[in-house]
Amino acid sequence: MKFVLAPDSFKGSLTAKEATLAMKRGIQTVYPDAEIEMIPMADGGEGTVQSLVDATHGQLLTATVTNPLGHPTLATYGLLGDGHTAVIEMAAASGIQYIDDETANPLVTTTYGTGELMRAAMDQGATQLILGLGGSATNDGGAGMAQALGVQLLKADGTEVAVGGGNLSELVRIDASRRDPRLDKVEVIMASDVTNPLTGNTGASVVFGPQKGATPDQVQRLDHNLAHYAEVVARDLGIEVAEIPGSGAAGGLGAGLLAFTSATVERGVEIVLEKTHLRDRVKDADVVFTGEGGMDFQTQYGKTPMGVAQAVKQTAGDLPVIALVGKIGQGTEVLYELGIDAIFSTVPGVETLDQAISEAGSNVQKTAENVARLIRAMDGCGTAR
Ligand SMILES: O=C(O)[C@H](O)CO
Repeated sequence: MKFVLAPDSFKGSLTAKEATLAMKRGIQTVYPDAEIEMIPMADGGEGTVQSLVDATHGQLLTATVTNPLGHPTLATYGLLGDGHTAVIEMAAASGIQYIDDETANPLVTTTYGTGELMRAAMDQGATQLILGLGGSATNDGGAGMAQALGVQLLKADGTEVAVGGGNLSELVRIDASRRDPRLDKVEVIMASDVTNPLTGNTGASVVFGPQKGATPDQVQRLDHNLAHYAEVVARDLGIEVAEIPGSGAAGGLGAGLLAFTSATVERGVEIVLEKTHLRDRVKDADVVFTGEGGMDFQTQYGKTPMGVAQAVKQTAGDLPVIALVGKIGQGTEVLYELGIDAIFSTVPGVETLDQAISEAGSNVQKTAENVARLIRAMDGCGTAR
């Protein structure tokens, strides 16, 4: 028997690698000699760096960068096993975890540290940068990131615009002549958590500004400033970014990456599927396990189990895909039509959230064991593949 184990993390309790190991232990009690391929997964959101590093035998690296409030912080990113792909979660440098009720102020928070992290990755020789967008404390359109990479955002008096989305109204001219030249050759791939445009009613400021502390007046100001920024980018660089889906991700960092780097947008889970070669590795498998902390109707929109199921069905036809999840939410029936054959909750009975979290590893293990027992019993009936 060959099992492929490709879960996401169980947020708050298990990393994807820990979930994979728990599944493996459960299966091995039933099939001690089974071939088991472990492919810890992610969908571009939190945990993507860890999963890709684990899956490709890469390494975690750190760099001191500027946090969204302008203070130095140590941020982690990943260099994958191929030695030339770096994975950066922008939140590691510029995330919402750096602010609290008192310091939240998207007029001044900056993505400068994300640009510094990109520079650090290029210093390590990375020629491909995968940027996970989301969970930001910022609303600066990626202006800080651009400045960290040498782009000059200039005011009427020729000096640099100060950091923060609140100051972008002063921008009159962009000079990209001193942009880090390595960016000419470096491929940038954006894995964004949302498809919002930069501005307007569904844009970065209106939809995500309030969660970063913007008052209604500040939301209007930030939206106006980002629209102005996009106009100057279009005029000086000839690139229209404002309407591109995902340009509004991470406070408009999506737009900045599209404007100042070679960035292309990809589905996060697709990037992970490619980097882990999941499609090749399931070809001769008998069953695939996936899963994550919770599953509901939203799972169909690009979450890991869905991405895994679709890749499996495209590559290996009717190869069964079984999902183990902490919590089964509303609307999961639709997933049976989309490639997931069965969903099992790993929680054995009524228990507190704390218990579910602390026992997540053994719960996943026991559920995997039970599913393996079922497979063995069905095999005995001659009904398994
Ligand atoms: O960071 C943000 O603004 C949200 O997560 C959307 O990308």
